[in-house]
Order: sequence, then C-alpha cells, then structure tokens
Amino acid sequence: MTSSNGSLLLVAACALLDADGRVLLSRRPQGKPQAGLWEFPGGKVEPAETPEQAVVRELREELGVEPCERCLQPFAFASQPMSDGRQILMPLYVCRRWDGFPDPKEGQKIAWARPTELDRFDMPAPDVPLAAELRDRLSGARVLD
Ligand SMILES: Nc1nc2c([nH]c(=O)n2[C@H]2C[C@H](O)[C@@H](COP(=O)(O)OP(=O)(O)OP(=O)(O)O)O2)c(=O)[nH]1
Repeated sequence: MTSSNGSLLLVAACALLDADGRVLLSRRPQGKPQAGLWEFPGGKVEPAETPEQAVVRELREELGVEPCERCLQPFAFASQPMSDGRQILMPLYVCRRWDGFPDPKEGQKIAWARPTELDRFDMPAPDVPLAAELRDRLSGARVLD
C-alpha cells in the first residue's frame, strides 16, 4: 500500500490496444484473490512509485512487454469500496504502442477483446464501468438510456 491514506488501495492498470482496436484482458490466476476474473493488466502501486511506473513494471512482469511511459494515456479511473472496508482507486491508462509480444508470464490466460465484447467477460466490480467507458469511447457508439 503506497497511499498516505491507509483506507485507500492504489492500483494502476492499462488497456493495451492492438492495431485492430482490440483490448487485452488478463485472467487472474488461481491462488490470487478474485481468481478467474478478467482484468486489465496492472497491480498495486509500490511505495515511491508513480502509477505510470507501476504500469510499466507490471506490464513487464506479467506480459514481457515494454511500453514507453509517454505512450500511457490516462483514460478513466475507478473508485469503489472493497470488501475489506478499504476503497480501491484505480487509474486506467490506454496504450497503443509497446515493445515485445504479450506473453503471459504468471500462469494467467490472456484474451484480445473487441470493446463491444467486453461485457461478456466476468470482471472485478471496479472494472465494469471502465469496460463500459472503453466500449463507448473506443467503438464510437454511445448507448443512451
Ligand atoms: N491488476 C488489476 N487489479 C485489479 C483490477 N481490478 C481490480 O479490482 N483489481 C484489484 C484486484 C486486487 O485487489 C488489486 C490488485 O492486486 P494484484 O494482485 O493484481 O496486484 P499485485 O500484482 O501488485 O499484487 P501482489 O500479487 O504482488 O500482491 O486490485 C484490474 O483491472 N487489474
């Protein structure tokens, strides 16, 4: 936990977008909390790390890819209560350029999903509105209801 506010969990995540506009999702492996759910690659921001540095580190560790920090575009954030009483604060970046080929390094499965298909994946609660925002802003469609 890096935040000076002990009730916050700061997690930074990234939607990698390929040339066809598909989004990379990663399935949380067995042994981790919320195993089996599909999420955006990322993880907890370590002490003295910026969210951008955390994303670069996690993409390297989890997928063996190297984005440049300036290719990380702030997209949206989630802020939701967690079951342990803390609040998760999760900035989501999008990234269209990186070095390397995404290769799961931690036993996780990965999938490339069209923005309009994201709602077919079971995700942690904070990711659901972020996935909807990706669908709306990346597919050019906006559902009015
Ligand atoms: N990476 C990631 N974590 C997410 C997402 N949505 C979401 O609620 N989370 C939660 C799950 C965990 O409670 C927390 C991140 O934990 P983590 O286990 O991925 O982070 P980490 O790699 O730094 O953890 P650790 O195993 O080193 O302790 O954020 C998401 O889209 N991506």
